[in-house]
Amino acid sequence: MNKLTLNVYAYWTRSTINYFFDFNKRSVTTIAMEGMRSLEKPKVIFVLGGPGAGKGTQCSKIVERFKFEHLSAGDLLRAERAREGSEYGALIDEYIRNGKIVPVEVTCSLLENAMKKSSNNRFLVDGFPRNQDNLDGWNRQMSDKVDFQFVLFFDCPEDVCVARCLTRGQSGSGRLDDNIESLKKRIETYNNDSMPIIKYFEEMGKVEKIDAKYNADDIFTKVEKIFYKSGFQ
Ligand SMILES: Nc1ncnc2c1ncn2[C@@H]1O[C@H](COP(=O)(O)OP(=O)(O)OP(=O)(O)O)[C@@H](O)[C@H]1O
Ligand SMILES: Nc1ccn([C@@H]2O[C@H](COP(=O)(O)O)[C@@H](O)[C@H]2O)c(=O)n1
Repeated sequence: MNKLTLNVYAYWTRSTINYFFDFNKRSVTTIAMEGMRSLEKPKVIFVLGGPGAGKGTQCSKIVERFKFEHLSAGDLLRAERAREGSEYGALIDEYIRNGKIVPVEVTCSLLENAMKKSSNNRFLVDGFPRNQDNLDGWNRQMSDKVDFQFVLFFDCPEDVCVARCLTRGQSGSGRLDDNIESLKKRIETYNNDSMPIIKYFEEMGKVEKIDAKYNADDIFTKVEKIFYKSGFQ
């Protein structure tokens, strides 16, 4: 055997050993991690607050920093309304224009489907549950399937909320409900139907409340602290 053949042989032997060693090391760890993850229920945080309180803005920052998936109930409903052939298009349209809460069967199924499609196991469920019907439906359909963490509540004065939504509408959000008539109804729904749900979670000690009238970066500093405290990295 000449020197070149010997070198090639040695190289091949080393590569083969390394390959199997790395492969086995990686596969054992990966399989264990995957196994653990598949046994874990997805972690869910509900994100609540008035219209324009800044839920979506903060969710985007949380997604970037903590690798959550953001599921906005409002966005899912708007997408379903726009989907060709949707049997719920007209119903959703009417509810959104009037600031009313769509029956939970529709919203909860959209949320569950989105969770099933995702490979993530951390979810920000934004704008849900908004009333008792939402909460009851979630408890029937989803509560056993997830590991609920807490409610992140963006507490924002009404006038600030209205001003933000109107500015968003004037900047071309294209939303049917960023106008003063719809906003009055959305705020009424929020006070009458959503606040009791937030209070219910508060009594369970499950609400992380943040004063949301400040600028978005300062608010996020507070959000980050809550996530660290809750064990998210
Ligand atoms: N802290 C903030 N200060 C000033 N403007 C903000 C702040 N947070 C968000 N905004 C702006 O206010 C508008 C509403 O914000 P965002 O969409 O995040 O609120 P939301 O709570 O998700 O609203 P909705 O419930 O109506 O969907 C947006 O135009 C956003 O850019
Ligand atoms: N759980 C929900 C959430 C939203 N809606 C309807 O969508 C509108 C817009 O919601 P945003 O969170 O994007 O502001 C809201 O006013 C409701 O009409 C719903 O029905 N149920």
